[in-house]
Amino acid sequence: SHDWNVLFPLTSHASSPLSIPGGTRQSPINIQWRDSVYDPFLKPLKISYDPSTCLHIWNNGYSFLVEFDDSTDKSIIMGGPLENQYRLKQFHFHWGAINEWGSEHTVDSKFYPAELHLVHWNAVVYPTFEEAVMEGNGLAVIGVFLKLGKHHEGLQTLVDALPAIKHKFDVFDPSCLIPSCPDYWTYAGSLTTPPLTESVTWIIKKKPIEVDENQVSFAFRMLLFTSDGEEEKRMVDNFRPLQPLMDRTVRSSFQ
Ligand SMILES: NS(=O)(=O)c1ccc(C(=O)NCc2cc(F)ccc2F)cc1
Ligand SMILES: [Zn+2]
Repeated sequence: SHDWNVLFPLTSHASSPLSIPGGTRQSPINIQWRDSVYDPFLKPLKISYDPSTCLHIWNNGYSFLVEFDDSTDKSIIMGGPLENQYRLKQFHFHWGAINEWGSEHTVDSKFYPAELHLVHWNAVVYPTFEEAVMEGNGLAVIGVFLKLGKHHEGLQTLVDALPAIKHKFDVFDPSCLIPSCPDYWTYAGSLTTPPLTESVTWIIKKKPIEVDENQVSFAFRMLLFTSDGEEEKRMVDNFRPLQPLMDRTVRSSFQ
């Protein structure tokens, strides 16, 4: 596993520096609902994923992620605050050791137990993901909060695959993890793990999805930061501390 704590000893949570020198658009942030500005020109987000582009699920040492075949425009998002269409590359989660915290973004300083990130890149303008990661309009990440409630069927498919972790999927449609309510906040931000590049248009859904206690606690908290043979370290609290808003406005697609 990547031991960023060696490189960034200051971090208390996910292995990434508390702040990045010269950073003006770092993520995550607290979304103060009453300070967000309704933008009537924001379009609805259009999401079209092809479940057959799903490749595999794996533990990359800071989360578990489900990767997609991003060699074509089969799974894309467009509209919303975006100028181009963006290709789905992977999704992953951030969570806490207990249900009191775990999300990266907060709403009115409230943490959710977990947060889903669906990572997309601007393949219209940039030839590779690696190049898009370095550009201000290179990435678009949809953030979805998870709150405790009823069982989530779609998530269970993932949870069932976790023990095997090096798991080949045949099909998985991640739109089942995105709430149908179209409302979202959007702001210019960054990756929340190294290299923390300021290349992300964040689209944070207003409505959380509901998952049950077991799905969050069992599933996410049985994963390990460590690899085979190393002294076990449970993979928990893999979220970065909140970053200063600085000279940014969070826009909302709803009134
Ligand atoms: N939590 S988040 O949604 O903000 C986030 C999304 C993607 C990545 C990522 O792809 N990292 C690996 C990576 C980074 C690069 F800069 C270049 C390649 C690469 F694979 C990191 C954080
Ligand atoms: Zn993330």
